[in-house]
Amino acid sequence: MNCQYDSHHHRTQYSHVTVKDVCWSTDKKSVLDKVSFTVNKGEFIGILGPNGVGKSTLLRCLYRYIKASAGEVFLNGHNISSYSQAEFARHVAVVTQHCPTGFTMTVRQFLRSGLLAKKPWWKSVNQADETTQINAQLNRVNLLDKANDNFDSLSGGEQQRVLIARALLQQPQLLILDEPTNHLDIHYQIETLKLVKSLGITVIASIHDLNLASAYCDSLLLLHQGKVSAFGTPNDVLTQENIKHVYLVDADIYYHSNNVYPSIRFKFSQPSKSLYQFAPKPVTETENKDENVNSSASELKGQIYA
Ligand SMILES: Nc1ncnc2c1ncn2[C@@H]1O[C@H](COP(=O)(O)OP(=O)(O)OP(=O)(O)O)[C@@H](O)[C@H]1O
Repeated sequence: MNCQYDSHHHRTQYSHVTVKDVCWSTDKKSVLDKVSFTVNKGEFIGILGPNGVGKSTLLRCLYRYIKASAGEVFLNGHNISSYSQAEFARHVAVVTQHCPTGFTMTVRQFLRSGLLAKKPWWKSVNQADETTQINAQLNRVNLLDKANDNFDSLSGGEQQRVLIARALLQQPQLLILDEPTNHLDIHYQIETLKLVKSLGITVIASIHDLNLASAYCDSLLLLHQGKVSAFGTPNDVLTQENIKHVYLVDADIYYHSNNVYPSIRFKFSQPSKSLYQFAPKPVTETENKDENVNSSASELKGQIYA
């Protein structure tokens, strides 16, 4: 990847998306605090960080679901608030974590509704064209054989792949994915990220799995307490120190065969001995003789040992 970082996490060349000092807060707390980064055209960037750090909130600011309380987001050099809704929808497609439920549509009907939503009203529908486009996208996510199944009858992972296919029908320049690998087994996690990487469009995705993010993303943004903790290549970001600082977990970094990206081996700590001191002690005969202890002890006994 050919890109340059300056000291403020900005890159100057070919910037497709520029996020500048974005803040977002609720009445009670600040969630995002001056988040800045840029994404080059065609780049796949992973947003990392612990639960609740603000990944979804950041993505929502980028796809205009919410408005940043301060700061700006630029797409192709223009502030995203200057785009009309139709223009913005032509550029940006989104797949969020929450699958719509209660559908009585087949997969094909669902995808067709996505195409219709994008089509200007004055254009007529060419059915053959439409079918070709839908089939191509379903094939891409390996779900052509489910085209006539009810969307609701699919597994969570299959539904997720249909949502990706629907987003791709929009032919977006920028695809935003909120935890695209959620619900997927390891095979489809890999397939999905390979697919996303092969699209050749700009992708911004929140990802929990650090190894997958390392293997497939060009750049990573690591959030910590609402701020950018690290931004750069997987090599720059996925260091022992950063992982310990943000996730409070010890890890070894190593390189599999000839891979250029780092792999992470976590050290799974075990509960320390001091935690065992809270385990209930078995009730002794003498304790059982005491009336007061007796009732609570047998309650406890019933709960714990039943
Ligand atoms: N509309 C809202 N009102 C109040 N608090 C909110 C709202 N949206 C987000 N938050 C809070 O902002 C914080 C960040 O939430 P967000 O969903 O962005 O985190 P995340 O990094 O995506 O988490 P996860 O990894 O668990 O999906 C959380 O503490 C959340 O409760």
